[in-house]
Amino acid sequence: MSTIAVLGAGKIGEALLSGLLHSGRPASELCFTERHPERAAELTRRYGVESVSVGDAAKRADVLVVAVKPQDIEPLLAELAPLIGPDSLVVSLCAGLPTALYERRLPEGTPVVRVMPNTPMLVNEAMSAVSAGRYATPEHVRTVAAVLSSVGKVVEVPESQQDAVTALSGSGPAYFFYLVEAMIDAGILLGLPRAVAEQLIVQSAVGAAKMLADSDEHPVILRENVTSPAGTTINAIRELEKHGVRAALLAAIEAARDRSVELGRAHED
Ligand SMILES: NC(=O)C1=CN([C@@H]2O[C@H](COP(=O)(O)OP(=O)(O)OC[C@H]3O[C@@H](n4cnc5c(N)ncnc54)[C@H](OP(=O)(O)O)[C@@H]3O)[C@@H](O)[C@H]2O)C=CC1
Ligand SMILES: O=C(O)[C@@H]1CCC=N1
Repeated sequence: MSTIAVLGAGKIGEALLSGLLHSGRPASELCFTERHPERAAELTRRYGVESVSVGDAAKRADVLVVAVKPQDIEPLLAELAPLIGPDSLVVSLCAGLPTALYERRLPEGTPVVRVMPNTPMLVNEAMSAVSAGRYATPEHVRTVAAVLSSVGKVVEVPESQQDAVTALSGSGPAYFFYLVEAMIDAGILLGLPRAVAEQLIVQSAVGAAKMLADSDEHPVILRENVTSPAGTTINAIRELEKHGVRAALLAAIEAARDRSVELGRAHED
């Protein structure tokens, strides 16, 4: 079993640690680095995983998972470059950052796999997309996919699609949370107690997600099955169309894709 080091245990780094532990990986096969000692101590207390220096992470781990904000990548790669061993596999979770950036900054030939995961890793329901860098072999990709499949589903995509993936499934959970939040507000508007509105919407979301995952029906059919002739749902759909919700989603996801491209461009030499 490989040892995995998470470099930058913030939101997604913690989700990965938590998901891997939850899937049965022992804490002794994990470690992480963090900038803030209080945050590091809190994570060790919560998960029993050791906080280490970047140097120790590079020595101890076969898989180095970079999970810092794209804006923080340069100092981390500068620190990592002289420490990295010939057998290290680098995995980037960072939005927008191309594998070529890592390949330029790290020793020649370092294998890099770019991944776009999402936070449902916390409940072993992540959607992760993986792409091989120039020096990553199919075996490297299989290693990374095996780790990620213990915390959710994995798909391999060409790296050219990663900005779109980032906008769709990387950020995707936020759109669903936003929708749920707005629907709970609607319940409040209609006079329901908040706790009741929350329960109604969260369980409806869980049920709808399960139907989407388990049935062979297209989402359009699932929606049509709810929409009775001259009933309530069609009145709501008319308002959604009138307010351009579909167009808003297309524009929103396009804007997220554009930001991912921009984050990568910020590191062009
Ligand atoms: N959140 C998400 O849903 C997803 C995030 N990602 C990607 O994951 C990366 C992290 O995102 P997210 O977890 O949201 O961000 P966070 O800011 O929550 O996590 C990054 C963590 O890394 C720390 N850090 C920064 N530099 C270093 C360093 N040199 N050594 C050790 N720790 C360091 C940060 O400290 P400090 O607090 O001081 O900044 C922070 O705690 C991003 O690149 C993002 O694009 C990908 C998919 C989903
Ligand atoms: O918002 C972000 O930039 C990160 C990447 C995908 C999800 N969260």
